[in-house]
Amino acid sequence: MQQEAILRTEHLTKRFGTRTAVDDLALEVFRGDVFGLLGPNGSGKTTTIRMVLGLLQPNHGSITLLDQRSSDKHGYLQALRRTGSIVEQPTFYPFLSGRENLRGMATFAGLANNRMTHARIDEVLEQVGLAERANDSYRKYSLGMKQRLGIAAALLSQPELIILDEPTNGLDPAGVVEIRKFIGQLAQQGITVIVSSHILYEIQQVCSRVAIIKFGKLLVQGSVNELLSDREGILLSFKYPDQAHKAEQVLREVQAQTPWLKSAGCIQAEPGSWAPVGSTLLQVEAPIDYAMEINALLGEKGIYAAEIRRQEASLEKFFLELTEGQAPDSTQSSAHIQQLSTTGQGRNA
Ligand SMILES: Nc1ncnc2c1ncn2[C@@H]1O[C@H](COP(=O)(O)OP(=O)(O)OP(=O)(O)O)[C@@H](O)[C@H]1O
Repeated sequence: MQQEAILRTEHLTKRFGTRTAVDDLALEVFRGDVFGLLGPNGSGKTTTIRMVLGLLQPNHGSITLLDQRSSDKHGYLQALRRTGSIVEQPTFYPFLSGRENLRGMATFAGLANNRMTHARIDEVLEQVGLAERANDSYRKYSLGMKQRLGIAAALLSQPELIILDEPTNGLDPAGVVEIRKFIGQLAQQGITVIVSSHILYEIQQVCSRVAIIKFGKLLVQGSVNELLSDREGILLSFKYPDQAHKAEQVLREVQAQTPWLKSAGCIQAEPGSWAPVGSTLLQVEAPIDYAMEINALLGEKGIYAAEIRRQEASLEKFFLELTEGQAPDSTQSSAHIQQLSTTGQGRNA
């Protein structure tokens, strides 16, 4: 089934003087996505979002938001009315309550000061879990609550799409969990969410699709499952460390004739792993369905694993591999993009 694109950018480019902050960017966000716009500091996330929201003029390229093209100013404004956002922390009055601040915001957004608007304010306060603290003054709110009040303001106009730029910035771990949970709830209510972050693990669990950018360029884009599908592996532990090394040798010898076996290598168990820290594990790059075949291959040589487990693919590891150690115009990065596109992992067109 064809998915409906709620946002599409084509050749989107923004330069500040000689610096290219966003470079030929092609993003595609589908209705119902929680779309993670990910990239290290300074990679162009905020600049992209500001262009989508009409706060910055691109040098080149086009944006289609809710079926309205950026070249049609009037139509695009209509699309923006159906979009909520937080780009910078909105300015709230510290001595006014959450509810009073939202009333001010509603007036500012052009909503009538009537019973319907007041009911909507109660609704969004409920939605962001601030109903019970609605009459407390803003200065008494925690950072997480302040962030949620910002989201409540963005929800006032019942948007179909909400764009949150680095909503977890400055929050403590509990605040991050709170925002993540909340993003999940927005998605359940049928609101498409675009959320940017430079800290991948903070939001990866809620994202259905992601785009990873660096130096303004798209490195990869696609569904999280799609991107990680062939990156999961198998970990084997052994009673004696030398067995792990022998097992590695056995698998390497058959690797050339075994199409499902991509690699095998010994690693040390890290903190947080199920195996004792520092113990030697054999890491096999192969689908978990082949665990039995691996067992059989090793058994033929009299080597028996003590434990075999699936190694979850990590989006964070993938992100670091993609974003670390690249120069702005690195040929390595374009080769990688190419490879991901041709294997169908990237949605880079
Ligand atoms: N108004 C501006 N004038 C000049 N350079 C700018 C301006 N805004 C952004 N830049 C530059 O453009 C690049 C991209 O910045 P941007 O803020 O979009 O990145 P980001 O991915 O949102 O970073 P962060 O995660 O730190 O918020 C950076 O090199 C930044 O210094």
